[in-house]
Amino acid sequence: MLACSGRGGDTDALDAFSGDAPAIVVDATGSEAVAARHADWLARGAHVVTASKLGQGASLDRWHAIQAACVRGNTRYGDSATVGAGLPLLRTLRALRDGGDAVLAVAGVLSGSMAWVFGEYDGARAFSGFVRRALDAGYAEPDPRDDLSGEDVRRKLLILARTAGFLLEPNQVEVESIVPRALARLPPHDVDAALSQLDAPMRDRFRSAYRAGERLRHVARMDARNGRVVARVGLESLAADDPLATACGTDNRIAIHCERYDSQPLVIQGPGAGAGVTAAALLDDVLGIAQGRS
Ligand SMILES: NC(=O)C1=CN([C@@H]2O[C@H](COP(=O)(O)OP(=O)(O)OC[C@H]3O[C@@H](n4cnc5c(N)ncnc54)[C@H](OP(=O)(O)O)[C@@H]3O)[C@@H](O)[C@H]2O)C=CC1
Ligand SMILES: N[C@@H](CC=O)C(=O)O
Repeated sequence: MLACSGRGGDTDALDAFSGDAPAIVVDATGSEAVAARHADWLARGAHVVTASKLGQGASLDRWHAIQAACVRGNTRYGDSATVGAGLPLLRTLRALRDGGDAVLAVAGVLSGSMAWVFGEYDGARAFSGFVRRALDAGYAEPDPRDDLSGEDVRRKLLILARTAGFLLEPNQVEVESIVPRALARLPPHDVDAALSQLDAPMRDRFRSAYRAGERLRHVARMDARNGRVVARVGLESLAADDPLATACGTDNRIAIHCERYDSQPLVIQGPGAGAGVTAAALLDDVLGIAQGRS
């Protein structure tokens, strides 16, 4: 049985799930109510394949519950789509650790929508117009404030860090939001009409970066090299030739520093948002589970 979540799907069928036949639940929503059920489904014998970061990227308690439920239910959790929209990031971290390596730091652009917006934004046209285009293209979260506030990348960095062995709580990631307070307070249906609140502050930041010969990029960093873990997400003004400033489109670009690759990190780059790559990642995880791939 394959149960797909979505309003037209059949999530409630999982309440009646008997465990007699193998099931794979695919969560392609951004719904907290659906993510809250992942551990229960796993414990009851249904595999879960998810694009939602609200499972493993939420509280540490939920992370532990999902890991424990996989053991209890002898089930698997397909999470390839959650970070990098299917780029081989999580599987690389797991392979490095399985081979005895230790991850020391990760740094990079983890938001496809913010990569696209800041790659295209020219300081002349309205910033809000680029956010709307990222929404229309399917790169942004259903509520674009999740991207602009850094919350979506906080979740991705938590998933990366936890997969790398650093069991961080959400409040251990320092996040800089670029959402003005008045915009942050609005109900979701009022957000689109108020996106222009971003325009003046972003134009000012763009201009001061540009005058310094720099580029604005949305960056995530986690570093455990100095005895404690420091994790941060936010807008950075980078030299124009900085490797994190030169990727284009929706590209995510992540440098992994580990014992094997420290001064010259392992770099993974590629499209990090969009329906095509995300659907391919979900399908790959479903097939991997169905075929018993490790
Ligand atoms: N867009 C991308 O590039 C990527 C997205 N993701 C993740 O994928 C998920 C979906 O993102 P995206 O496709 O962009 O968002 P969309 O808003 O386009 O799609 C979300 C879908 O989920 C449905 N849905 C929402 N809540 C529920 C619920 N409680 N029960 C059943 N169905 C529900 C929505 O239905 P309705 O329309 O009726 O509200 C809609 O069909 C998010 O978790 C996102 O973080 C991950 C990687 C990349
Ligand atoms: N909104 C996200 C989509 C993928 O997770 C992003 O911009 O990267």
